[in-house]
Amino acid sequence: MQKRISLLGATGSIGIQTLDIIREHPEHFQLVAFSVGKNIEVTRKIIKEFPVQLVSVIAEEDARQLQKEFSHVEFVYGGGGLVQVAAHTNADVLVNAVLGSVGLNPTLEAIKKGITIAIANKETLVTAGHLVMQAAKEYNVPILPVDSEHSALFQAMNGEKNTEINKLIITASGGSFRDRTRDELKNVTVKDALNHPNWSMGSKITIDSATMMNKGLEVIEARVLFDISYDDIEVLLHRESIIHSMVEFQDTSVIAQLGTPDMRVPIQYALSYPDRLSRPQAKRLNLAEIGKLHFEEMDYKRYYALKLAIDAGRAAGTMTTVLNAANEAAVALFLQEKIGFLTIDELIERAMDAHVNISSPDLETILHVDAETRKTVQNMIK
Ligand SMILES: NC(=O)C1=CN([C@@H]2O[C@H](COP(=O)(O)OP(=O)(O)OC[C@H]3O[C@@H](n4cnc5c(N)ncnc54)[C@H](OP(=O)(O)O)[C@@H]3O)[C@@H](O)[C@H]2O)C=CC1
Ligand SMILES: CC(=O)[C@@H](O)[C@H](O)COP(=O)(O)O
Ligand SMILES: [Mn+2]
Repeated sequence: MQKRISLLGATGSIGIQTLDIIREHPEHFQLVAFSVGKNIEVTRKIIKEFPVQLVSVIAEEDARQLQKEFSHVEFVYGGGGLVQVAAHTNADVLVNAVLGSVGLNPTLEAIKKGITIAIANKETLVTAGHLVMQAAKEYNVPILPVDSEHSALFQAMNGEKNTEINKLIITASGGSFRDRTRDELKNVTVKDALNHPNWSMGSKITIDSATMMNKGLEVIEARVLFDISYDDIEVLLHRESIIHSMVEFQDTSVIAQLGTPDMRVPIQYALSYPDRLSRPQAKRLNLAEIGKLHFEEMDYKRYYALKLAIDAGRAAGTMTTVLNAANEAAVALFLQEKIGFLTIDELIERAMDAHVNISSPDLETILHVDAETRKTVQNMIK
């Protein structure tokens, strides 16, 4: 059966690779709706290639302009537009590959429509994972991981019960600065930070990878998706990004998922699940050629952002919302060259210290705390 796909963030790194998978398997997948941010040139190309019904952009004027050019497509815009695309009634699966907590509302609305969620947008699970998982349970909607580590964990678990699991082992490449000490990070540039050793990704996640906040967000994402306690989640440095993550079971068996670093593999698995489709185009893993794989214990002082994330995860409530919003704001400031690299961690810690945690927050509280935290971070640098 052909699955109909709606896609948030079609012009981004994950979005473009999702389109590759849809293009490679026209008999299995059809794009029916998508959202973009500001990249209107690429939007035009996608519309010309894929027969979509609905497109969302950020700005109303872009929607008006595109409507003049493509009368057979409906254009919407803003936060409401994202929700319309996500909850498009003709879609079977939503691929959420938008950047940031702006993905939360559309995800919840898609779940209410019974649409399966393939989630790359980890900020949504960090800011309000409890709301997403509650809604998924209520509407009996599968939440399928796209993030490479979570796809690996999902594949390694293969439906086994949580009670049979000793721990999850999430691998981390170490990011752009893995061979530098913390002292050597004071004056690093944006260009240096964007130079990830193994993956080609969007700017924000590449910076998260360099601070190790990406792994922190992923620990929280794993807790949310798999309902495993923080005590049973380990982070292991693994420079090659060949083992994407592992599960240790109670009989001490460890099951890992391996592959060359290519996001199209987990994207395709989320789309084809529970089936697997072939990918003749993909580079196959040749371990003899690689020779050695390396592993090191995590240093939480060197990678302080990971400690902050786990602290926030353990505190739960609105603390993970603060962590995520402060991180989004601080990384944007670093990318605009308004703050130094180490100031990212500093701003997040100050935002967390200033916050009075609220347990079991509802959507309105989450959105309020998210907005307030962004303002707090802006005020900190004035
Ligand atoms: N890249 C990767 O390999 C991986 C990414 N992820 C996660 O997937 C998500 C996307 O990452 P990635 O593809 O790298 O990011 P990119 O920055 O490459 O792409 C982000 C996409 O979201 C759109 N967008 C950004 N801000 C907004 C907004 N406020 N409203 C509407 N649309 C917006 C962008 O539009 P436009 O460009 O048109 O402005 C673009 O389409 C993130 O949550 C990331 O953590 C997870 C695992 C791996
Ligand atoms: C491809 C992917 O899933 C990224 O989240 C990746 O994990 C980043 O690599 P590190 O955070 O391990 O550097
Ligand atoms: Mn990842």
